[in-house]
Amino acid sequence: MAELWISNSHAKINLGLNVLERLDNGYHTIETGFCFIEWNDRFEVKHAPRMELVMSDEKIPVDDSNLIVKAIKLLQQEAGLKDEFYIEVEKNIPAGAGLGGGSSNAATTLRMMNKIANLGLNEHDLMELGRKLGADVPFFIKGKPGFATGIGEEIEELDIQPDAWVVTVFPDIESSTAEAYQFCEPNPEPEFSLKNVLLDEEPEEWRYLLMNQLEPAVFPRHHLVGNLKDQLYEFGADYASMSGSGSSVFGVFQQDFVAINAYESFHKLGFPANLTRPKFEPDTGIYVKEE
Ligand SMILES: C[C@](O)(CO)[C@H](O)COP(=O)(O)OP(=O)(O)OC[C@H]1O[C@@H](n2ccc(N)nc2=O)[C@H](O)[C@@H]1O
Ligand SMILES: Nc1ncnc2c1ncn2[C@@H]1O[C@H](COP(=O)(O)OP(=O)(O)OP(=O)(O)O)[C@@H](O)[C@H]1O
Repeated sequence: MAELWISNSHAKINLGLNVLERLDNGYHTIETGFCFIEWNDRFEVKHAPRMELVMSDEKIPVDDSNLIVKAIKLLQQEAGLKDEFYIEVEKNIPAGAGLGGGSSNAATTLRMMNKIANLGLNEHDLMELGRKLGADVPFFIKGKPGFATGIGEEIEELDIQPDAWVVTVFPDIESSTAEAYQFCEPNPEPEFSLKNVLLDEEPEEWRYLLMNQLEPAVFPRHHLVGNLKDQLYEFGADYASMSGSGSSVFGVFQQDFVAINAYESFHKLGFPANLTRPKFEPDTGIYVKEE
C-alpha cells in the first residue's frame, strides 16, 4: 500500500515592521513580530516514479520559479535527496498578499521531504537551507510566533500570538515585495522598542506605538490597501495594519462580535477575508495515511 503524507502550510502576518537599513546587496535589515492566522494551504505528498507538482491555483507557475520546486532542488543539491514525489497543493493563501504563502510552502516542502525521505536534518539545518530560499522561510520552519531581526531570518521565539481576534482582508491586488522595499525609507532609530510594545502593551495602544514602515511605500501605488486599513478601524478594530509588503491588511479586535461583524462585512463587499481565533496555534504536524 502507498503512503500518503499530509501537512498544513500556514500564513503569517507581521505585527509591526521597522526597516532599519538598506544593505549593499539590496536587502534591508528589519525587525518585525511574526504570528499566524488560520489561513492555510494543504500538502499531499506520495512517492512517485518522477517529480510532479500540481497546484489548485493555476495562476501560480509550477516551473523552476515555484518555491516548492526550488526547495526540492536545494534538497537534491545540498542534502542528498534522491526520492521522487507527486506533490499536490490545495492553495488557499493568496499570492503576493504579504501573508508569506510562498515562503510557507518552501518551509513545508523542506520539513516534509526531510521526514519522508529520512534526510536526518535538524531544525537548525532546515533553517539554514530555508534562508537560501527567502528571508521569511526560517520563521515558517520554526513554526512558532516570534520576533525577527537581521533580514527577517533571525528568529527569537516569543509568545506574541494575539489574545484577540484577527480579521485579515485580501484586496485582490498582488503587491511586489522587492518594490515595497525599494520605495521605503529606512529608519535606523525607531521611536519605540517594537519588542517591548508587543510584549507589554495592549492592542488598543498599538496604533500609537507600532508601524509597518512598508505602508508608505505601498499605499500611494495601491490606494485600496490604505482604504481597507481605514475601513478596519471604522469597523471597530483596536489595531489595523498592512501585513508584510502587502497587499493584505488585518485588524486586531478584542470583542468577538465586532470582529465577526467586520469579517462578514468584508465578505459581503466581495473581498477574500479570514477570521482567526485568539491565541491561535498552527498545526504543522506531518501525518501519514495508507491509501
Ligand atoms: C515583507 C516580509 O514578508 C516581512 O516578513 C519579508 O521581509 C519578505 O520576505 P520574503 O518574501 O521571504 O523575501 P525574499 O524572497 O527573501 O526577498 C524578496 C525581495 O524583497 C527584498 N527584501 C526582502 C527582505 C528584506 N529583509 N529586505 C529586502 O529588501 C529584496 O529585494 C528581495 O529580492
Ligand atoms: N508555492 C508558491 N506559492 C505562492 N506563490 C509562489 C509560490 N512559488 C512562487 N511563488 C511566487 O511568489 C510570488 C509571491 O508570492 P507570496 O505568496 O510568497 O507573496 P507574499 O505573501 O507577498 O510573500 P511575503 O509576505 O513573504 O513577501 C508570487 O508572484 C508567486 O507567483
